[in-house]
Amino acid sequence: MENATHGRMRGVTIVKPIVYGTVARLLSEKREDGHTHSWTLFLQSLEGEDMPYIHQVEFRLHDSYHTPTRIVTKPPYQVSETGWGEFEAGVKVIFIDQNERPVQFYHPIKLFGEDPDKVPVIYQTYDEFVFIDPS
Ligand SMILES: O=C(Nc1ccc(C(=O)N2CC(c3nccs3)C2)s1)[C@@H]1CCCN1
Repeated sequence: MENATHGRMRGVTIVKPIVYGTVARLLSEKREDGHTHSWTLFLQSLEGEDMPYIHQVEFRLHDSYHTPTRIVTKPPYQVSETGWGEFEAGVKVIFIDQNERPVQFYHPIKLFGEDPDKVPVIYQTYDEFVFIDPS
């Protein structure tokens, strides 16, 4: 039943903790194309629970990658590639609820850690989706 506020829950704020980032590993063999690492750019909920409120996640890689915009429509929301260097990747999260504007942010593809003994190189950011007066 639609409530009196045109479908929105006035005064309600829903907070969904998330984590996004990269995991990178050195490739075991030298490659003709000069690629030195494999990496995965991911977005997940903090506790690993489902995120049924997401329609799709667009990962925007450096233009030198084939098909630099990777659209993922079901979990796990991640993209895995190989490469030789670090760059900023874009992430655009589009929600099921079309009243919610997409969320866009950037995250470095980080291959090189401070401590060479720490493998894989994990570089992640804790954040949250905040839905105010959700539908
Ligand atoms: O490294 C950097 N930018 C990078 C962009 C893309 C990179 C990469 O790794 N790859 C492109 C992909 C391809 N392979 C074959 C054809 S395209 C493998 S690296 C900057 C430069 C200074 C500091 N960081």
